[in-house]
Amino acid sequence: MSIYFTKYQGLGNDFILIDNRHQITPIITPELAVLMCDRNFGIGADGVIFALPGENGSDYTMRIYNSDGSEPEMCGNGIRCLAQFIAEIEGDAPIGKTYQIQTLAGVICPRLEADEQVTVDMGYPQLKAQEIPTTLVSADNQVINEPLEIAQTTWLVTCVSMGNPHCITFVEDVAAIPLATLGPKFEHHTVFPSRTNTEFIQVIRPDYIKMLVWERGAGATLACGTGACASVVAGVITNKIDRKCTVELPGGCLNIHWSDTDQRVYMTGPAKKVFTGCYL
Ligand SMILES: N[C@@H](CCC[C@H](N)C(=O)O)C(=O)O
Repeated sequence: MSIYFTKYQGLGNDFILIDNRHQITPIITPELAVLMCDRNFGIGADGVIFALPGENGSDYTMRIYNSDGSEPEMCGNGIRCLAQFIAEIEGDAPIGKTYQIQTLAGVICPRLEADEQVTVDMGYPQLKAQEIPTTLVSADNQVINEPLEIAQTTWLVTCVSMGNPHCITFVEDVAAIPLATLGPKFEHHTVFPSRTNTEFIQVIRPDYIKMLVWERGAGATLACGTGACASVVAGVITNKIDRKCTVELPGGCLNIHWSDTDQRVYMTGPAKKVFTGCYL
């Protein structure tokens, strides 16, 4: 079967987008997604995203496979790419157009902006989500600045769900973090029953942080939208940063705003088409 696709990237977090509007289940298996994501033997990507028909009154449904074939609940950079992809396949979508996208984390709303930017209403962050590890929990069923022993070091971790799980640690210098060694140890630690995404954060100023990410099911990536949102929430609740904050990732910057009016998190960043192709 030949599969037509379009490759998009958001700050170097790259995805294979598939027009799946004709059926309500993804047209490829997780096993095939792994092959397509392979950077040597396939197309190369951090994940595969499907634009499916909308459910429960939404415009579209988004499903995503990570590059290891696992299925996450949400993807921040991915939903910006999906919004641009939908605009392209629908044709003629004006700036300001907003889509209601059903995801496994609920309905998420991206809005098209000028210059290939997309602003996404990412919804409410959760500090007590199901996938947050109970073994780490202290007061009020939350994990805020709790000690976690990994690689002979005690890390103070804060866990935030943006629909998918994030474990955030504030460090002095992200450049000193051996991500490839530490990342898998966090991801597969027994306290995280659903595995976890892991963010290492260096505060430069209260309105500017640097972030390194190890993604569940994808490893080190150049950017993670849900991770940037979760990290700003973690920084605010630990009194380190402002509610409006720029997050610098290896692939570039995201602007995050955790609104104190409606308590929702808003993310703005780019999403760009790279090429189209046919996987044989
Ligand atoms: N890169 C994404 C997150 C993708 C899902 C993640 N790997 C998970 O398993 O939760 C983003 O931009 O949010």
